[in-house]
Amino acid sequence: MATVKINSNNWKERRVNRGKAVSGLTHECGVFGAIGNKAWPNTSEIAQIICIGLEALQHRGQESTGLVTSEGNNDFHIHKGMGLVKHVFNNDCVGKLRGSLGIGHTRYSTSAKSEQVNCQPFVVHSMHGALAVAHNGELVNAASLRKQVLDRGVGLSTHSDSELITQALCLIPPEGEVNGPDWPARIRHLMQLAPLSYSLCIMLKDRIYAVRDTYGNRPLCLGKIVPSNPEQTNGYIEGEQEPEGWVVSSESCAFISATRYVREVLPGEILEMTKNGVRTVDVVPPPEGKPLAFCIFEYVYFARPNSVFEGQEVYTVRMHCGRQLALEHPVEADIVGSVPESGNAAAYGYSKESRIPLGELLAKNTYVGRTFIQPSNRLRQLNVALKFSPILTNVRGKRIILIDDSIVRGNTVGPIIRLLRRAGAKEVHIRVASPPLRYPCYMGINIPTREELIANKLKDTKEIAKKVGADSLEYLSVEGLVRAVKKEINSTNEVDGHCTACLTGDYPGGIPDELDW
Ligand SMILES: O=P(O)(O)OC[C@H]1O[C@H](OP(=O)(O)OP(=O)(O)O)[C@H](O)[C@@H]1O
Ligand SMILES: NC(=O)CC[C@H](N)C(=O)O
Ligand code: SF4
Ligand SMILES: [Mg+2]
Repeated sequence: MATVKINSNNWKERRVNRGKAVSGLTHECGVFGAIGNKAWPNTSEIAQIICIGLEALQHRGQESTGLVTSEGNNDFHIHKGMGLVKHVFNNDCVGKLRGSLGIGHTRYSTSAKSEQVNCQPFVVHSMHGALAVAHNGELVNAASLRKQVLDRGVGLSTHSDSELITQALCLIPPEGEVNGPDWPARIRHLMQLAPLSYSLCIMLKDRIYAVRDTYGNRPLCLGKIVPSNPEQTNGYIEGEQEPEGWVVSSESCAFISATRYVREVLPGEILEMTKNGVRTVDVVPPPEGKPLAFCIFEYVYFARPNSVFEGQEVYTVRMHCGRQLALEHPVEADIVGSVPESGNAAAYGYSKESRIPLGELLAKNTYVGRTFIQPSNRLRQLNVALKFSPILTNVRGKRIILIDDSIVRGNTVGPIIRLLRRAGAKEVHIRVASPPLRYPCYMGINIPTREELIANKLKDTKEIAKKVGADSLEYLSVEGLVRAVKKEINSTNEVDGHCTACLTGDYPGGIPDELDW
């Protein structure tokens, strides 16, 4: 198992500036792009389609959001702000975002503070017109790339790695350009300069490039805008009709209403979307034959259960994780239940495999938003009590198996066990549908510091069980998780491969020298 090198202070400083949370892994970002077909100006309500997409991607980032549209010229329309999509956009401002193409973003900060100046998409004016970029991910070599870009005489206005990408795209590629800007060559150049990690929507006045890093670390998929027909029951024409346009999104759960899923953008693919359709410009392989490294935590926790990756629905994978967990760690009990909501599918799988009945143990108050930083343990526990209430019918006098998708700091599971015991539970056995989190993520996910991760502080599961007050506590193995992920994989990629670095310390592309934790 690789050990994480302690190096410069660079990363520590960057982590201080990230968004903070009291439980869980804070999410990544969401990107969404849309372009109308054929006749422009397009009547397909591009800004509205992007807004709907961004709301469906809200779980990936709640700090800020933004949308940029183009009417086919370089005067982009821009609206960005701090907060949720529904707060930042209203009918009035969406109406003003005219255009036949556009890109949008929901942000959870990983590099540079959660402030208005760092809201995405970033827009710059290059020698060849305006350029907007929406980015999900985090550049592992941001510090050295920043230096390279600054060395070329380019000024940067923020500390954001996403602005850095935008500026790096303005660099003329080493082979030069013959007839004006060669955007695919610039994108390939960026891919050489920055190996990990990104899914990008890059918008020019008349086209969008959708790009995934060569490891396929962050997700991205393609969809189409279906023709509308008010006479049809659902208002849209289904079937083989020519689409009215194309959309690209971090997750397929955002293809609702007028849009439908088509396929995944491949790792390393540069997809060009214009009014004439969609074409693959290139598929760049990972460096030195390195394996693909799609973030396995998209399956465990980040993505919505109805999103599709590698040809399979996330819900199915979570269910298989639960089944596998039951095989690896059986225990006698009266009822299986979940910590809603990411634990739901795994609890269903555990119940199916173990044949122990499934029941709801906790009612979740959906009106309690994110758990904000609380200064004391007492207040953190209060937060959990506000979020979850035990369902007495299923809890009182029962031996319970409680499934959660992950334990990060242990701030959720401990107080829940206390709630269940107070409600009369006889035994509480915790089963976690992913392996212990022990290492940091440098690819767009905010993993707490070493000291905060409970599986790092306490190496033995018995100690963790004692600490959180469980009768027993067991985790899914890394092999078990990978098996569950690969069970029904139906990928269009010839090979698949997953990043498990936060579980194993085995980083795609190795541990960059600039890192510290
Ligand atoms: O050990 P901790 O630091 O407390 O974090 C772990 C918890 O955080 C997440 O839930 P969250 O409430 O964020 O989201 P969910 O509703 O999707 O499960 C995760 O599903 C665990 O329940
Ligand atoms: N979570 C993300 O994907 C963040 C994207 C980018 N690194 C930012 O901080 O804005
Ligand atoms: S380190 Fe973990 S969270 Fe980060 S990309 Fe890899 S699997 Fe995902
Ligand atoms: Mg949870």
